[in-house]
Amino acid sequence: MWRSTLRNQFLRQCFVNNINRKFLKSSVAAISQVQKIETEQVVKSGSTSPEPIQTSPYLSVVPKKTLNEQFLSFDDIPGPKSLRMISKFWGMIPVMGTELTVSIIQYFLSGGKFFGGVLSWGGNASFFKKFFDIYGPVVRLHGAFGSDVVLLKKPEDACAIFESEGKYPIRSCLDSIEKYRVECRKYTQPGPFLTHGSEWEKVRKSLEQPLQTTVAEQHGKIRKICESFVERITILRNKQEEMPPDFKVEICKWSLECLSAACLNKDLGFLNPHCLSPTSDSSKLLDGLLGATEAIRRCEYGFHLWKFVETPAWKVLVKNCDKIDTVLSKHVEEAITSLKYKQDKGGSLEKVSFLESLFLHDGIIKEDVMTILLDMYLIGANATAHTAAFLLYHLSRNPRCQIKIHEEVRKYPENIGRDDLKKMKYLQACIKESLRLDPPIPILSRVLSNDITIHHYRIPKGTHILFASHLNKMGNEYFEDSSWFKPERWFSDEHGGFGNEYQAFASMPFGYGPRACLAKDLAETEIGMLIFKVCRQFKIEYNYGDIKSSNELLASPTKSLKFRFVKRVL
Ligand code: HEM
Repeated sequence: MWRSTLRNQFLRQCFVNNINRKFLKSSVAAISQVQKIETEQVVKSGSTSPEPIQTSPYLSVVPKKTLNEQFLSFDDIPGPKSLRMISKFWGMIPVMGTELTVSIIQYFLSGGKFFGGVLSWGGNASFFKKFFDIYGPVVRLHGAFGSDVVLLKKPEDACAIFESEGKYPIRSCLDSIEKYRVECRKYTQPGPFLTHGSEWEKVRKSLEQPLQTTVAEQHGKIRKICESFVERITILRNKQEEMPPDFKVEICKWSLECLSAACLNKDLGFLNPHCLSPTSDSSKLLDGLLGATEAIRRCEYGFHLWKFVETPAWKVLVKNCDKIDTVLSKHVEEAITSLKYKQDKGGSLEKVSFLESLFLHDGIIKEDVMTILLDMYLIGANATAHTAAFLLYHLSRNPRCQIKIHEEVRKYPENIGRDDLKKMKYLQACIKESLRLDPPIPILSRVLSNDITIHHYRIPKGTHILFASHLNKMGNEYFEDSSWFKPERWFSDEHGGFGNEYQAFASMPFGYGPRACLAKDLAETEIGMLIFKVCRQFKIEYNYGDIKSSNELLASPTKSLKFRFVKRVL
């Protein structure tokens, strides 16, 4: 009996080691791919001598270099000792993953529930603070197979990372979505958020112009959607003028409707209660999005057993991503047919929809467009909904700010455009301030493609960097009264602080550099229009204590959003 158990364990271990090697390889392959492209470009440009070091065009400051710098080794970086021991035996267990590394340490540090929590760190990135409080601003977590993680929080360190990231930065996250797309759907690349190197560049380039055009063309539709949302609020109010406990879902519907207007050029009726029959596209998209988001959280923040066996969370993820895929592929097919029709008729290709315009780019095929749309729905819709929810919350807590916003929005006509929105200084400052306090993507991640020196520590290429910029709201080093909602701080300095030379890196809700969010304009237009419409009509209150962000990768508010919307007499 025990012999057969041992044999089974041995066979399983061989199987697992094989798979683990495969996953490790993909990270290493991404770095090699990026370096190959960069070398090829140097060769193509005919340069034989080393290129002069270029400052990133995204940087407004150049990091200071100390003369006679003395380096400390990677091993000198402080971090939980227990993990060094764990990492040695790590190769023997069939699990791995960046987030898991963090989970295990949390367990060791806080004596967390071993099985109750299934080694999950609950996804709350604020607990990173514990590490910084114990080990200082640079913390090393020993990971499996040499893929160590370094946690950073200081803006000057972010600056050094972004300075060194080159043309093809690599992001490390969402293995579950990558596996779904590459293994289940057999797509050759996992989408703009997850892909690297030239594949990423091709997809990113195909998106930039069409996104700009669609925001410019569809902002009128987005304004109408925000008007419908205000009507929906009026319908949803109970006798205390409060929203139902699942108001979070209503905000999600608003965000999906805006995204569908911009990307599909369709009104899917998310805000129309009659359109949400269980068989409608809108219903399937909404269910798919909510289900997939939850499943991704479960898959990413715990044992990555789903890499080897079909866990319940993995099955839920596949089911819901399939649901989203089925709906979106219908729209993609429609766009292909419509574009073909226009091309066959020899008609003008100047007036094409967002989806059609993607197909006009060289090398973009149906599966690229599918993954683009999926990323937009999964990441974009969630991020925008989270931002809108927290801005409403911060306004509800700050009646003084509401008075100011109301004074500002009253000066504009109902049918404002994007240019008007940009002129509303106070409203714009409120959006920035809310994003500073509660960014929907609180952790930025990169895999180093070069060795780098941070705080005199030499950090080797291949290291995973997790950057927790949102923790700067917890000290007063970069922002005065940093935990307060103070939109006015954005008036005196472009970056909302003391004008410190690294201030630009103290709040980076849309990320930074070549991989920064490419839909910032769209997101800001949606949120600006929403707040404009809501604040004209209502005074917002919240009477149930503090709301925190879950601070997960796909963050969400941890409490129900029972806002009270009191009708204003204009
Ligand atoms: C307020 C709303 C949003 C916020 C705060 C936000 C934030 C972010 C952040 C922090 C990143 C990672 C940047 C980095 O690693 O440097 C990102 C990337 C991305 N976002 Fe957004 N986002 C928002 C809305 C959207 C929307 C609406 C869409 C789609 C329509 C979208 C699509 C993407 C994509 C495709 C990427 C990957 C870009 C790349 O790797 O090249 N985001 N976003």
